[in-house]
Amino acid sequence: MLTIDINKQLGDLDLRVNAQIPMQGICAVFGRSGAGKTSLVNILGGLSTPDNGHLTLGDTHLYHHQQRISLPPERRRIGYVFQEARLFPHYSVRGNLNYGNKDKDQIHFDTVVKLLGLDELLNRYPSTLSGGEKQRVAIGRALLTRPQMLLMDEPLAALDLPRKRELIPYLLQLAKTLNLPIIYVSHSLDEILQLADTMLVLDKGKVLVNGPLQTVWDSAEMRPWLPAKEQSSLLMATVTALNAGYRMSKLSLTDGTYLWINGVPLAVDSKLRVRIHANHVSLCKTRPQDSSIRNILPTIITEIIHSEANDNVQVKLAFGDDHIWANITPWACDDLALQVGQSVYAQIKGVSMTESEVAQSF
Ligand SMILES: Nc1ncnc2c1ncn2[C@@H]1O[C@H](COP(=O)(O)OP(=O)(O)OP(=O)(O)O)[C@@H](O)[C@H]1O
Repeated sequence: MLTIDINKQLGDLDLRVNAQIPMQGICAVFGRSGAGKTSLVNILGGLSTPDNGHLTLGDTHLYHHQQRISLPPERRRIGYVFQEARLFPHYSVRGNLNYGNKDKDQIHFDTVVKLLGLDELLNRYPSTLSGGEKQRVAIGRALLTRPQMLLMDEPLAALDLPRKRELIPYLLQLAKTLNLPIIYVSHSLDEILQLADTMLVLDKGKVLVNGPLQTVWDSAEMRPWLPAKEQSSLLMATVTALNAGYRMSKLSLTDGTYLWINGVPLAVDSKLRVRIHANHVSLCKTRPQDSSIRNILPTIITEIIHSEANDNVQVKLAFGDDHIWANITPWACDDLALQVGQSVYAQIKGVSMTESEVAQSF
């Protein structure tokens, strides 16, 4: 566990973070510009010192104000990957990978090179590499120092969409294969949905919410951050059947209910995260007959929230261990006389769950 309990005054910003982060998987640090994300990772990496508190990784104090401990960056065994790759232009990829790497373990070198697909690039120079390739070299360089944790500050932000897509599988593979905890700063909710296991939301230097991705995503604290078109629920599912003829996949949820989604993203038994947009869920008091919609779930209303402008109503629906949100109009809400505790059928447009909204989960 990484225990963070620090504060630091940064101009007008009082950065005051108290949180525990598991030492496995990817923890996304999310927040508006100026929330203190980079300042926090700089403190974790030892590039900046807090005013007070302590920072403990496993049994080791990286920083302890009272005990006057403040390990320099090189003694923290923490890798750092920035938004730009920061490679040495006059060194080849091999030279960049080996820079500052005293440990000449060829097996480890080969493992990292293979993991990041760098074999073909070893003799090339940074000026000949794409943004994504440069970033893979920067990640490789960080890994070769054998860090016990990796900090990544918006590593995809400078890349175009195809390069981002190219890099994401490497990042997933990294966390999984090397069992390396990663703290991943990002503005992008899409990136976070694809990558993160846990999420810490910073707001004006304070932790707004911190925990497993699904819990944070569904939390009341998170709702104001999601614009209406982003309002969605996150469900964990397992592919249990494929319909090759219609190119549909059957996803079973934790309680045994299931959804059919378009496309066959992965093999049977694969674990997936499914995002269901609230705008793609409609409600019916009786089970719809002869509907074109494949996914109709019996649910119970657990919350009804009218938007401030009263132009939209968010309805929280429970089924089994999960829940989803529906966005409906105030007119529909009144017409159906919806109330908390009432049973309703949620119709989910299968076509709304495109492949980009289905991220592989570990
Ligand atoms: N050394 C410093 N002295 C004074 N103010 C600072 C210092 N470092 C950071 N700040 C201020 O602290 C705030 C948080 O900055 P930080 O870069 O950590 O935010 P961020 O969440 O990473 O933002 P972004 O997403 O834009 O990168 C900003 O208002 C910044 O101006």
